[in-house]
Amino acid sequence: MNDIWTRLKTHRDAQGEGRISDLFDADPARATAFCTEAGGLVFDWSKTMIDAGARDLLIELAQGAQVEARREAMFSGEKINDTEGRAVLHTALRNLDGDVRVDGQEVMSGVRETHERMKAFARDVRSGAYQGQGGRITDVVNIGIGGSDLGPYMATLALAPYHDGPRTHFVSNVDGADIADTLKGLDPATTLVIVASKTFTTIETMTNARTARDWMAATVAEPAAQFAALSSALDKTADFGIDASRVFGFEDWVGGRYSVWGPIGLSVMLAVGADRFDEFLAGGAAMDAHFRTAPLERNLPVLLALTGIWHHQICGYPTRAVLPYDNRLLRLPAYLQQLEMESNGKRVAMDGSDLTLPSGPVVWGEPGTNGQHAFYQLIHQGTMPVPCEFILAVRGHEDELAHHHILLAANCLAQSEALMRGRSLDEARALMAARGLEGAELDRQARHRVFPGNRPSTTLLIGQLTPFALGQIVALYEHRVFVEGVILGINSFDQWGVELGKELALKVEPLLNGQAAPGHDASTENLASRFRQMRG
Ligand SMILES: O=P(O)(O)OC[C@H]1O[C@](O)(CO)[C@@H](O)[C@@H]1O
Repeated sequence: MNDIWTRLKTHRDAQGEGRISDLFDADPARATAFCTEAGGLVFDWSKTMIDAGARDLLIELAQGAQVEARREAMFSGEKINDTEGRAVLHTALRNLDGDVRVDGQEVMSGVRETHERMKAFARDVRSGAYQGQGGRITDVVNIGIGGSDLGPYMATLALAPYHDGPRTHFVSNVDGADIADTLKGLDPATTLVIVASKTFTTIETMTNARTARDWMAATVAEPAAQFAALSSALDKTADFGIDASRVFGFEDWVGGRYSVWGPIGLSVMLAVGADRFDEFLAGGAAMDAHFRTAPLERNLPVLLALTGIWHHQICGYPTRAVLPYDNRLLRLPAYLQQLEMESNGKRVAMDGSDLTLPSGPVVWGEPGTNGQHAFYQLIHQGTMPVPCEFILAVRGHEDELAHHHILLAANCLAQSEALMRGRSLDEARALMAARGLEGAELDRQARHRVFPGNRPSTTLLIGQLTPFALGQIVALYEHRVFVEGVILGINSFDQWGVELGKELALKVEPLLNGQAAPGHDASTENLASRFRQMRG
């Protein structure tokens, strides 16, 4: 472990039993000094144990890890995903006027052409110029999984106030329940099916796509005419029978979990229109520009990454909760689970050596205030601190319900205050005394009402959840993941850890069908045999 990590850990140890509130007492300017604004986003990181010394060490850590040089390597198309031999250029999808090269070849004319084709198709679907065999398209079903589902699903829900196109539905799970429940009630003659798969081999997506095609073929003469495909495997989309005019391709330098900005975002574009989709791209591009130019100490993705590193690798907290106080960000935690855990859940460094530090934390969450009535008990009084990342828009979209929004915001701010402040035993005893309790019973009841406090949180304030702001937020988290990966020295852009289970599923399938399938362990064979018996 190099010296800077040791110095950070020593600094943390020296903080001992110190409390976040002590940092505010010691530094009257802390609330503003540890609150950073960029592009209309306000990131408050004051309610953490990062003091001025820790901040300086963390910045030194980022500098020492060459974050700035690696950032330029990514933006300029170097093959930084070196276990797959690929550049990492999802940023090019939202930089349509840019000049980006891979292997010396310019790539933006292809990106622009596909973007224009997507816009023309979206315009035709939304205007009715493109029709299903029963008339105007009323419903769009996006079939995809992982990055080919989570991004567009999350974004479509987030942008519900702007949704003026056909209804959108998302099918991801190979569990037949997913597609059965989705197709039930839809009219095949007015439904457009989008098969979203970068590889066009993912077994869940291809199984669901064939089921959707059979469903449509039962009543529609030419089902393939109501299919579109989003993929980088154009030979396979042609084999599936989808006409090239409705195939929107992208290059292998767009990773699945980073792909909502291009063709994988088609369902979002159909829902909200091309202009709104372009605003989403503009928000992402604005965050790119900020990330690329702002000094590290005022750089939002860098600061978000450094608080993450502080809490997980230095303080040792195993999870972090993402808590959007915005019901339309319902799927953001799920989206971030893939973005962060598939990117940074690794165990070896770039050079193949074992990591000497823990890699990424477990990421989880739910919108507030719902979570308050479910798992916040553990966050406040459980034995393991959970760093909380609150997200709050200062304005909702429902002007007539402004009082709801103020209540929502009050809850968000109150939670971070309660987490930091806590409630002491003396305060709890006073509460119990006021209720007439005495002696041992007063003590016992009071102890249950103590909140240890000193629990860290950050808060991201946004103006309103517009397409532009959503683009900023998604790009902010993408770059946060990148910075954390650089600091840990890992490749954030491959995902080899998903392969083994996929391979074994293909070998377990014959076992469940009662065929001979050697090479499985005794427990798996026993479970398969019980499965067969129970099915009868
Ligand atoms: O778009 P595809 O190729 O169907 O892949 C879907 C998802 O599967 C994964 O490869 C993991 O299995 C993800 O990285 C990806 O987002």
